[in-house]
Amino acid sequence: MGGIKPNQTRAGSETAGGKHDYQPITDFQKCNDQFNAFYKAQSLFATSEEWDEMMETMRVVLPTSFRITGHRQHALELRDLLERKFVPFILSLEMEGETLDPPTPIPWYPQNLGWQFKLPRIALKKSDTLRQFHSFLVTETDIGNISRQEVVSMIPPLLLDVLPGQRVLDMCAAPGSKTAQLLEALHADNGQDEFTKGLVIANDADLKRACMLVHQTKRLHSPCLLVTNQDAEQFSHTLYPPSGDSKHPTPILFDRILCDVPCSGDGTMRKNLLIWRDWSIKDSLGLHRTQVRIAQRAALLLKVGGRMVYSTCSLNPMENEAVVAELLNTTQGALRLMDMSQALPGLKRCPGITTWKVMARDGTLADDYEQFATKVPNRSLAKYPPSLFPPANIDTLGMDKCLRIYPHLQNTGGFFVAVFEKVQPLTQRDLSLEDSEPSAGTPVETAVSDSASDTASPLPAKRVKVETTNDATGVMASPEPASPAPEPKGGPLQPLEPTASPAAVPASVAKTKDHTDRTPIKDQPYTFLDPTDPDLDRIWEFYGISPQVPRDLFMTRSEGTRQRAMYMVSTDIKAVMSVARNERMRVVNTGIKCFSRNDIDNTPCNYRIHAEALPLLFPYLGEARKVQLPLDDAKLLLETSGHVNFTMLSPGLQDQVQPIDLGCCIGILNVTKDETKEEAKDKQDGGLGLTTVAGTMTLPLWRGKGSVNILLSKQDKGSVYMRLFGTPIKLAPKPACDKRSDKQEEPKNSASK
Ligand SMILES: C[S@@+](CC[C@H](N)C(=O)[O-])C[C@H]1O[C@@H](n2cnc3c(N)ncnc32)[C@H](O)[C@@H]1O
Repeated sequence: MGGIKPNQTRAGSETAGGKHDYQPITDFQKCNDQFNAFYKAQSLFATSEEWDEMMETMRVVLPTSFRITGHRQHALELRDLLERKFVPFILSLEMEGETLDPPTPIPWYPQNLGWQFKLPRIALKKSDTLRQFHSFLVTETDIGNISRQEVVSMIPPLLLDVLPGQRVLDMCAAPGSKTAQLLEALHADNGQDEFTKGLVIANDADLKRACMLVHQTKRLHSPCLLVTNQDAEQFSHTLYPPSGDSKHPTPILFDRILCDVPCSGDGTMRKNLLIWRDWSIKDSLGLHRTQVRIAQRAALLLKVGGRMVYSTCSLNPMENEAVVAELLNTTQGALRLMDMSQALPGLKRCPGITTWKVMARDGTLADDYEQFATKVPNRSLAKYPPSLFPPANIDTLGMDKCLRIYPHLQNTGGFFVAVFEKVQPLTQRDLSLEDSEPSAGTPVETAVSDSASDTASPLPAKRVKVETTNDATGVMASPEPASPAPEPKGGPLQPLEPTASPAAVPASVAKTKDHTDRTPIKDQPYTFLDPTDPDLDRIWEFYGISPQVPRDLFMTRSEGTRQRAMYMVSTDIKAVMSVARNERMRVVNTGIKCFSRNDIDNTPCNYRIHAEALPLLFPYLGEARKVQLPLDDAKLLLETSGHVNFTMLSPGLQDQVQPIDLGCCIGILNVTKDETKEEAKDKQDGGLGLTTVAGTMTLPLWRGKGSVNILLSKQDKGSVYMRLFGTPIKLAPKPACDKRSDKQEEPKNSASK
């Protein structure tokens, strides 16, 4: 069977036998007639030369770009490594008589943490040192310290401008590269208030993709992340904090919301070559309504004074300006587009457009709905909502404030971004919202005709409940008597669809389809531990943990205590998680894995501490379980795939570990500039001499009966090793001591995964 090899992209067609007759995509196939016809009709550029320039750029392979992730010192260390070691080195290289382009920082990305480079793959394999650079990128990417991310996809989170302590919702978050940026911004004050303030809810309707997100964001070690699996169109607008008036609870609204909606993705054609073959106008037509509903839902969930970003990796105005215009018109003044012209200096962008043509599935083009209605058969007209077209008031909506990023402007993919501020509550004048939770306010019933709102809607005329949001915070409050809605400039008011959770929708009310992937979540649900739990007592005593660490923020997913692992969340996450009313939220993952229990009896505390928890907990740990770890010992422990006998350790480390009780301890590795000996030696061995992570690194260790073991996964060991010594790890064979009874008394490294 001839399978498709990784990295080999193929275009194909369905054959009679049902198998794909794959053709390799070659450069001259990078065209699509309908794409050309549609976009040429939009007259996006003043000259045909500029159109040609864009198309030429789209046919060229995208430069590689990445972001150094993490909100801690570590990200800056990696950046320094790039700037001080790799860049000058690559600059000094020649290949076939030509100098190489080194990686360059993206000019508008803060702190030089965004990078791109055009080194050909072959170059990366040609020289030993470039191989090291490649290996550095691969290792750090594997463990999540570097995130491969398209340059343009880095823009929306930057424009969202998340501040420490805020409540943030990422409505369509997977695979999570933007969520990672949001978390980094949330922790930009370097960890202060981590126990208390702020949350990022990262949601995706697709469970598998939500799980990918968990992996992607794991390295950020944030107790403030909650990953959920819901249809964003119906995302709970009634999440409650635990305290307050239980009859009239105040739901949580968000300071920042990102709507990076599902889209046709034609801005990513330089990377996803199959889009050249598969692009069809019907994708954009089909997505428009979902995009509008997700954006409307976000508007509802946003605080007054809050900010939301709508973005797509598509250039299609039906997915961009049409959605923005519909959102502004249906929320009638509650949202305004923000001017971002001064943000991200150096980023080249074009303004949003105010005229565009809509293309029907058969290729018919029209400027407006009336013209369209004369060209398209009546029976199929219902498939095209009027909101696809520029509304009559388009010139008053400030569409020039939207950002269109075309590929040729700075050699990137294509992207669209619009930034909104919520300036007024959404009132019953401008929003018809069904609320399924009567206690969130006393709903007023009003008749809404679907035919007025959405010609394509399959829903019958329905009665929906209307809620007012009439205080300055945008919080749902008791309704005022309804005032007649003024006719918006753009045409009749387009009410929002009913969007309550299926479980709570009254049978009489028709609802939109819920797109949540309902595959059961395999893991047990999280439950909070009782702060007086004896296991917590034992852990606190053993590690000398400061009383400043709140014990009520720990959760477990296991039923008994045997395999117990303990996860820690921020108080804001706890607030959302611990309210019974919020249980319908499908929680995929949250919290930092801090402690897990081993089956080892001869220790006062059989809970080990996890590497991912150390950045958060280390400052609060007592001295009793801390040992200074010399660099040579760290090297030996990293290179050994098992336990290292006491006798093989330096006398200094032996003196520290022998007197302490059996169990987990924390190795403190202080790397100073004096380690230059190691650098010099490394250079002799053909390495770059990268022993430059001056500062402190903390590593979890296990003090066994007669040996010490480092509690890191193989992958993590590789990364630490690379950062310390600049070369891939050379694993030594298991030492003889590994066969001894220590095996039974020490946890396996794999447990740290
Ligand atoms: C453009 S991608 C998001 C990319 C992501 N923001 C990032 O930066 O990694 C769109 C995502 O929306 C999800 N999605 C599609 N329909 C959805 C819906 N109705 N509700 C929530 N998520 C949805 C898809 O599963 C997909 O992961």
